[in-house]
Amino acid sequence: MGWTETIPKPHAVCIPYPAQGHINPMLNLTKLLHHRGFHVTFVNTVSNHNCLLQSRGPSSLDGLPSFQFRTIPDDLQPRHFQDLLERFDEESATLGSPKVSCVVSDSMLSSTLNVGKVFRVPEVLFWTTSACGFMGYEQYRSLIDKGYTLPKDTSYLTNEYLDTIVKRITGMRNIRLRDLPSFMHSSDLDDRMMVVSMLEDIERSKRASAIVLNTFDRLEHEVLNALRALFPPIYTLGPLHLLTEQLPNNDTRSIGSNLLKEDLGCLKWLNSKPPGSVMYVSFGSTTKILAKQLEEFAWGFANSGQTFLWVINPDMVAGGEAIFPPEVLDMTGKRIWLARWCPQERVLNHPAVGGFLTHCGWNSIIESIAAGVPMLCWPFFAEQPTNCWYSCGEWGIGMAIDGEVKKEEVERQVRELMEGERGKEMKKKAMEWRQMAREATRPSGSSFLNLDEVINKVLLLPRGD
Ligand SMILES: O=c1ccn([C@@H]2O[C@H](COP(=O)(O)OP(=O)(O)O[C@H]3O[C@H](CO)[C@@H](O)[C@H](O)[C@H]3O)[C@@H](O)[C@H]2O)c(=O)[nH]1
Repeated sequence: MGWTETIPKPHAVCIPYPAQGHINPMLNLTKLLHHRGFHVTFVNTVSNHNCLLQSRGPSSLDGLPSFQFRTIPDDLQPRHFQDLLERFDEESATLGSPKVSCVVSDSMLSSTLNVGKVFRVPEVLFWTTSACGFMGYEQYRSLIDKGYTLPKDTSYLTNEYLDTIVKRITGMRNIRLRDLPSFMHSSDLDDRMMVVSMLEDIERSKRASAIVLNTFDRLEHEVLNALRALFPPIYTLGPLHLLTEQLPNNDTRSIGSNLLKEDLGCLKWLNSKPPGSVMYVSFGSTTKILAKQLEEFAWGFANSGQTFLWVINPDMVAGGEAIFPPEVLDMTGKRIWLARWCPQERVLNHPAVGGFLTHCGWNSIIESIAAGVPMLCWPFFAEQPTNCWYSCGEWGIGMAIDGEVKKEEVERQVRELMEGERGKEMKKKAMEWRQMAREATRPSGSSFLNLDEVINKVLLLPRGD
């Protein structure tokens, strides 16, 4: 046996926050590490593990010899994660499997940093937001210091207050309070808890060995430069799915992360539509809309005369099941396809898709950029308003639906995006960004090189025992 064969593989344990928008990019990063020679463990909560088995089949999480799935209980107590890492050390002694050598953890599970410290391994935090969203959260401390205290009740949340321009944030000239991550301007108790939790995550992030983001340098360079002055090394690796797409057609390709079963019929339906003629509509995995909003969107779509692929999952309507107005179905006939869940990246890259109505979750935006699809933006919460502000302003690829959803406005804006002059300009811009996203992920591109760098400079650092 040659000496190289006796050196154990580095072992990366990757733990996403247990929500779809966090699991997807973490799985992509995990596949990339596996391809670069790491033994990898992907950690799901028990519930999500079961959801995946249901949506993707009973053998979907069997993994590969050096790609394993493990679970921790749903309550996410850090001690479960510590127990898991201890078990890896025991297994290393008894079975000869590699000891954990580094951790990649979601920034919303930043308390894992304490566990990484116990095991004396490098730990990278993955902020699954945009860089601008990350910067928005970074501003929370200074906003509080400047007196933007959390409102006691909704009466404080006047338009005048929300339109206040927040000064002196690098890369965010003329940003309004309403465009910053939403938890700060909410009177809801859960949102207040989120503010506290974000303040903690920001502080802890300063202790990480490095931070990775699913974005690329040219898209957010100004904000990235400002963040780089405040945090440990930041590596931009996005769009991550463009990097995984380049992996050889090996066994990891079949490993997927959609918690709901994908409707593949929509792809066949798209095949029957002319290029650029379909608007794709999805509000991500956590958005809850009101029955009234669903109705206004539905009528707006119907009256616009355009064709739609709309993802409506069962629990999307707050306080009840999503019911699509039957009159609209009669009126639109073959012009609309309703899916419970779809393979979004494939949909966005389908030639028939000409526009995307999105809630501005970061994965949706970066996937839309990578596909060159302009957007109608209807941000909902968290850092979605910040993503919307950049998409519509700086990047020139989005149009925002402001205020209450009204069917007349939806109809007008859908037409403008799909057929109007503004839509054409946005499409042109979107195609330019698509090109830059592709350049960033080519072998000489910034994201491709950053992946090498974070591996070599951080993740391969020797364990300290
Ligand atoms: O039918 C669908 C709908 C969505 N997706 C995928 O699901 C993910 C959704 O992610 P995202 O667009 O980011 O939305 P959320 O699920 O709402 O994401 C949460 O996590 C994001 C990353 O931190 C944040 O930007 C958001 O604010 C937060 O709500 C994307 O990868 C989509 O491709 C599908 O595959 N099929």
